[in-house]
Amino acid sequence: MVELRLIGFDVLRKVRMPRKTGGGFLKVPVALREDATPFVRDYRAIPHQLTLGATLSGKSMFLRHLIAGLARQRVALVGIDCKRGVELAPFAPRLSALATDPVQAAELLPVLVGLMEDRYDLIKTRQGIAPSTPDEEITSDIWGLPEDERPVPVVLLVDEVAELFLVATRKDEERRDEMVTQLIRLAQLGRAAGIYLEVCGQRFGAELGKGATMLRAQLTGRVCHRVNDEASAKMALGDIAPEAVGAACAIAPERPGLAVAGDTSGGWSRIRPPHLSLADAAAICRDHAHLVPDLPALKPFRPDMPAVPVSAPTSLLKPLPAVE
Ligand SMILES: Nc1ncnc2c1ncn2[C@@H]1O[C@H](COP(=O)(O)OP(=O)(O)OP(=O)(O)O)[C@@H](O)[C@H]1O
Repeated sequence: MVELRLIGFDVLRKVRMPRKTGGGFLKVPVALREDATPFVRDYRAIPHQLTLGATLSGKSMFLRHLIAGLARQRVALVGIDCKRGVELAPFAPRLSALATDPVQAAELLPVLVGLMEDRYDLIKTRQGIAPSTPDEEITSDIWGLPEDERPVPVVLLVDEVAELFLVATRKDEERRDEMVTQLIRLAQLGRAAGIYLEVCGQRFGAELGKGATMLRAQLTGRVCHRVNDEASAKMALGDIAPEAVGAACAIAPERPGLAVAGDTSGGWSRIRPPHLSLADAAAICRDHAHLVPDLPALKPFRPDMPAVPVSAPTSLLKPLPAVE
């Protein structure tokens, strides 16, 4: 096996990093395969993805690469991180919205569904307009809209998805059921509206509750880091690339970041992202804060900006002039 750790950003840098809407738009080179070719997360080819792994397996590092890659593009980034935002808050300057607990998530998700429905209305309106040129095709998604009418794509990042499913009371249960229904709708219909899901967690099986397996079936891109048992690897890969389950179970704890990526073609590969520090990823988000698109519906959910760290503390005391 090629030592994935030794191959770094140089290979990934060679992959085109688009800033606006060119050919590589919505593609993020995020890791390297064993044969040293880049593994590229391509949202238009595989709209929704599920990334699973035990604690300390490398999920955050993987997500960090995705965010750093998307931050440079004309995309709205929306986060749900019910671990009080500890994973996603460092990227706040580049986030259009952030929910840090299930109550906020329950407010944010219907807004995203509303955004999706508005985009469907826009597509329908355009279908009713006579084509301006003979070769203009009827569109069924945002990509066929004229560029000046096309809404900005939205990537919804959900960290530790199980937190959304946990319930203690009957009221929690109702809220959970609504959120799961909204996530399933976004996964079923989001692609045409340019809304993509990136879901991460430790496990994602039927034991999470109603709707979990239905939602998982819609997340057709799969990345499985080291897991604690075969059942977890099967949750990630069993339904799409069963032969990859054994490879995922063989990932050793001393190789954090190593993962098995599969998709509905049945193909799979071992991948590993290069190391990217949280500080560097957060700096990329700060540097690209001006790319946060104007989406009025999401304004109430815009996160507070973390204070920019200063390199050295400044003394407020003025030194007295030295007197001989
Ligand atoms: N590709 C990688 N190369 C080198 N080190 C890595 C890689 N991925 C992860 N690590 C290291 O492994 C440790 C755990 O990684 P990470 O925080 O991404 O795991 P995690 O699955 O998100 O854990 P948790 O669920 O507990 O948050 C970190 O110290 C990180 O620096």
